[in-house]
Amino acid sequence: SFISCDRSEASLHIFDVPSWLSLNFSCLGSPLPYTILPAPGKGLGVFAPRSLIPGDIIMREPPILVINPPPMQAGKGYPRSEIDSRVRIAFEALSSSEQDEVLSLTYYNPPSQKVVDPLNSIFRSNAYNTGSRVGLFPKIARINHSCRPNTSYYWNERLGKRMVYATRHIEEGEELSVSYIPLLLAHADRQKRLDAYGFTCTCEACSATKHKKTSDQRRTRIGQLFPDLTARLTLEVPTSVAANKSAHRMAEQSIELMQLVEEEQLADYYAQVYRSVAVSLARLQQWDSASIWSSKSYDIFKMADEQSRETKEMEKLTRIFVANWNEDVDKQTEQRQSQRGR
Ligand SMILES: C[S@@+](CC[C@H](N)C(=O)[O-])C[C@H]1O[C@@H](n2cnc3c(N)ncnc32)[C@H](O)[C@@H]1O
Repeated sequence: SFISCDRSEASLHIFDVPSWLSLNFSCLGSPLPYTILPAPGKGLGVFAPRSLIPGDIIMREPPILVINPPPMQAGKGYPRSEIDSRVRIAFEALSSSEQDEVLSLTYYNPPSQKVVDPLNSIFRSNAYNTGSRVGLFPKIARINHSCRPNTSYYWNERLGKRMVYATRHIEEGEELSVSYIPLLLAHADRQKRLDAYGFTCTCEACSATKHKKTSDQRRTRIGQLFPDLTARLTLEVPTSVAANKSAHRMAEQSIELMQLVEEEQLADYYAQVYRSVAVSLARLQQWDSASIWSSKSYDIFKMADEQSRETKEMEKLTRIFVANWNEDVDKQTEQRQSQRGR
């Protein structure tokens, strides 16, 4: 029926259709871009009931339970007992069906730690930072980990929801994945972090024995280049020979970084590395290439959140780079015309 065909969570792209055309005369396929099913060896998992393209919004979920974390203790993180009591208070305020939903979530407890209250372990295993707070999202909590994830997520403060979107093409029936850990680490270091979740990762990146060494080398190099280039990125035009040489070196390194990220298929980083390439080429006044990379970066930032600071920045930069490119083209045309006229 019309009502059961809830498209509210469906792809952004349906909104491109004029409203009078989007009347739903038939509901083909699953209305939601995800289904929760058993995932062999992982408990439950989240799957794509139909193919998805980069930018498709998969989930928009408000937190079922949220707490203000207590102040961090230097070198120790959050005081556990204080977190536990805040979680308990928030939990008691939920309806009984919401409480059941929270208690149905899985958790891992390291053997060295006694489970005093499963609620605390559930919170630790499943909660996400949510702006300045920490919250539980019961559907998103079912998404398993991959070191080469096919979705990404962020907290949308305006909507009060955590958004999950596809970062690459996803086949019908494919499992959706996110990363629980920083990805710019070699395999052994990633596994150490994942030990806290109680599983051995068998994702595509961890199980490809033949390519593991290459993958480790790439991630280590990305881990060095990425923060270094991001910190040094500037639009300042080089005015000395030395500064010009360093700007060229920076452009080369940005291109190397972008190639490594693409080879490693770390889609979460695409927008940022395209931005680095764009800005470093703009400094060299290579406006044509700078415009292309800037526009690619803008498209990806926009896909995640049209209103974000990054999207707005890339829109502005793309406009500036394209305007400079047009100016160059005009100058060249004028020069050619005046040469012909001579
Ligand atoms: C946040 S939950 C994810 C949903 C969970 N599978 C469930 O059934 O509710 C995290 C737990 O899922 C399992 N898990 C997540 N990713 C996994 C993976 N790549 N391989 C094996 N188990 C995984 C681990 O047990 C982990 O502690």
